[in-house]
Amino acid sequence: MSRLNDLLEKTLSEIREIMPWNLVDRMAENPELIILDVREPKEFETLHIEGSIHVPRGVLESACEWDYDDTVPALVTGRDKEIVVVCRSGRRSAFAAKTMQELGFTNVVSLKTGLRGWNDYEEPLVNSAGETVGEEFADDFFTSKVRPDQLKPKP
Ligand SMILES: O=S(=O)([O-])[S-]
Repeated sequence: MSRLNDLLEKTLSEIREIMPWNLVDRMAENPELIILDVREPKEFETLHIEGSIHVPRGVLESACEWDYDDTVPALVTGRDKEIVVVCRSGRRSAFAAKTMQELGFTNVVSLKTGLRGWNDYEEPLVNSAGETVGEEFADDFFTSKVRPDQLKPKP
């Protein structure tokens, strides 16, 4: 049986990742670049990279095909476009990039360290009103809030 970390390790061996500073370069070099944010709606509303497309991980597969309520034309027609998938820390985006590869996307990568690393690298994030979000606010937002009952019980 695979656990999350096993699955993640296997997935990471099958996809490509880029670092936040590489994404800065790619944004400057490729105006066609698609940044795809696969976090949950509340997370995206709170902060995201300006200009990124939002498709929650849960509807990613149907967003990539015609004829669904979740269809995102830019994705369906973007199978050969450069796509950088982002999430909070780089796990969900890795799984999403792997799925997209299997769906025929030829140039998809995952942002290693996620938006958390992007913020640590002092790159800008905006909220759903388009206002810049403070670095400290973002830092706090990205901090894990695991409750005691979610921690692995001690033997
Ligand atoms: O978005 S995540 O990498 O924290 S699961």
